[in-house]
Amino acid sequence: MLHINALTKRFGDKAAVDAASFQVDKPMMIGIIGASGAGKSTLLRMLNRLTPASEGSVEFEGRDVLGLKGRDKRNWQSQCAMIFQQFNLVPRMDVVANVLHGTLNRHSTVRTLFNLYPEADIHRAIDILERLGIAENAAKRAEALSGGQQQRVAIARALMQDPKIILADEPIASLDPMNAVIVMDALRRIHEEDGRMVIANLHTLDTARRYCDRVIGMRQGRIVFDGTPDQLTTGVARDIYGAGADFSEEATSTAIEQPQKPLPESLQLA
Ligand SMILES: Nc1ncnc2c1ncn2[C@@H]1O[C@H](COP(=O)(O)OP(=O)(O)OP(=O)(O)O)[C@@H](O)[C@H]1O
Repeated sequence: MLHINALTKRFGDKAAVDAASFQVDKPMMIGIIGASGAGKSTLLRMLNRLTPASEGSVEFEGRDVLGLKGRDKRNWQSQCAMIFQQFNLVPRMDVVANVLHGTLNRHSTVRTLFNLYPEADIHRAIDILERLGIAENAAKRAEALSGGQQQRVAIARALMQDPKIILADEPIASLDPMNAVIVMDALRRIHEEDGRMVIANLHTLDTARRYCDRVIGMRQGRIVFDGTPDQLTTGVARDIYGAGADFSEEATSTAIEQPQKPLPESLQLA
């Protein structure tokens, strides 16, 4: 379904992503790991067409993604919705309006400017917020929410686009461990229940092992590992991170742990 072949991005002489190739044959949850600067963000941004590729190809369901233009390109960008470390919400706008922004592609600028969204979309936005356990915050400004709540709003905005793929660029890097669990659980559920593919850049090994079906390791722009969490041994991790014998997994751990006690109801997913 998703075929990436020799995908390359050069900034000047430097290859930020160097001939990356992999195939995904069915929706799954994939974690991309690697040290800072390994090329993880650039890879995701090329898939979403936010950054133009220098060379290579991306095919999704038989279509040449890198050749899409105009409306077709925008449709692709809705089909592979992106979420970011810093949430990228409009801080002063309320939560529902932020979520409705996910339908921006489908409506005219005038309708959007005046917040004239179809009622059906508003109901859908509320349903999605409910599913993510944050519907009671629908009328609040985005900036009034905690980081974990804001990331769930960003996920809700992505889901409004009904994407086939969710690309998550370090989705939990700004969150405390408890909120990291809530956000990763939400992404996993979205994969399992909706059959959407999730590709997440993760800076921590334990998260990749715990949540992903497949892990891709990048080092200096190249894919140096592609396998299951079981195959991701400490030795392999050391190679990916380019670390010496003193490599400690703890250095790449968020220490996400199952909460000892059940989470408060307000924090649980619906
Ligand atoms: N717009 C740009 N112009 C020049 N160099 C860039 C640009 N974007 C990224 N790079 C370089 O490309 C390399 C890969 O960066 P990228 O952000 O993709 O890595 P990353 O693995 O996502 O790192 P991090 O985890 O720190 O975000 C880095 O050396 C970075 O400095």
